[in-house]
Amino acid sequence: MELIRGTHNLRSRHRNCVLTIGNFDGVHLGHAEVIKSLVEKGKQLDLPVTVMLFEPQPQEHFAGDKAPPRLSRLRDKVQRLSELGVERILCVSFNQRFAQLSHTQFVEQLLVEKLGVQFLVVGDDFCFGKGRQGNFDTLVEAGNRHGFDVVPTASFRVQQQRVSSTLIRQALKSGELEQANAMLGYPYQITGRVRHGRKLGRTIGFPTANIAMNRRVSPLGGVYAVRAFTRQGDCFVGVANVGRRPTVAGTRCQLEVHLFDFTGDLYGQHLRVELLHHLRHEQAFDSLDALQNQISKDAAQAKALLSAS
Ligand SMILES: Cc1cc2nc3c(=O)[nH]c(=O)nc-3n(C[C@H](O)[C@H](O)[C@H](O)COP(=O)(O)O)c2cc1C
Ligand SMILES: Nc1ncnc2c1ncn2[C@@H]1O[C@H](COP(=O)(O)OP(=O)(O)O)[C@@H](O)[C@H]1O
Repeated sequence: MELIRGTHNLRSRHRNCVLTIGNFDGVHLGHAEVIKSLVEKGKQLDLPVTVMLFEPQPQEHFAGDKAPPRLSRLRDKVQRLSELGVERILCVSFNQRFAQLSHTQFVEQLLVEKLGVQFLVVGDDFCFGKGRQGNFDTLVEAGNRHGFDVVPTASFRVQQQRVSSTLIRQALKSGELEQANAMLGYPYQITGRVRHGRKLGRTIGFPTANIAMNRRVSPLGGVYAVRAFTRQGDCFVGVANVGRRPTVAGTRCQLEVHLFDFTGDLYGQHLRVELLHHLRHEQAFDSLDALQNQISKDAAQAKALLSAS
């Protein structure tokens, strides 16, 4: 898989491809279907399967902090898209300059001249170019003129609902984790490096590996049964909290995971934590004793759920 960062890094060898365009936030089952059909087309035409995505996502460029929380970061998207058979990812810097491109410039300069697109799949609600003036019909017309085919993505549904990043965010936010995971096609996960905390966890019998969410806003919060993987491939089950920890006057949102059957040191290690079952909302307890008592119950509930699944 080749990651091309910025349109200025496109070379003549990148011309001629089958292409899809989008944010691919979460790389959910709907996205996977699109990629699957694109991979087939790529084989048929013997052309590389290329995805164009944007960083930051256009909504983040326009709305800043008011943009919806991300389901996945670029590196997670790249990993998952390459597992699905994508051969090239063009990551377009969505900045002021790019946002000013007219829809005809987008088509002529980028799709035709730089990418030499032969086959394009996009949603029939796809809008692009300055003022969102380009749409599916504009692309079909451009395709007729320049000699490429444009095909709409099929609506992929789970339990009668059209899978979308927005629907998954809503499910995560309202604690419907199993539903979100069913639409993602894999368990929602948070990855990051284990940091030092206040060393309180060990004093109440529940050491927790802390992963800062940094500038990421979490689409969910609360207590979860989890599975965690180290870079070396070790796998543990445990119980975790995503939140600000009001009991200990925490301020920033972080993931804290207590692993069952583990003793040792995880500081500095990279953990990938899969969230499997939602147990409860985060609460402010009156004392550390009350928190400890509740975490014992959470751990028992998580163990029961994890052994049943
Ligand atoms: C399963 C679990 C549930 C938790 N639930 C809460 C909670 O409801 N409210 C809260 O303030 N902190 C909660 N915490 C976070 C604890 O406050 C945190 O782990 C503790 O402060 C230790 O912090 P330290 O890692 O900085 O030592 C929870 C932690 C775990 C592992
Ligand atoms: N079972 C466990 N689950 C999670 N972390 C553990 C466990 N056993 C030991 N650790 C280690 O202890 C640290 C957490 O202990 P804690 O007292 O909560 O300190 P901190 O506040 O620095 O997170 C983890 O980062 C990890 O290195």
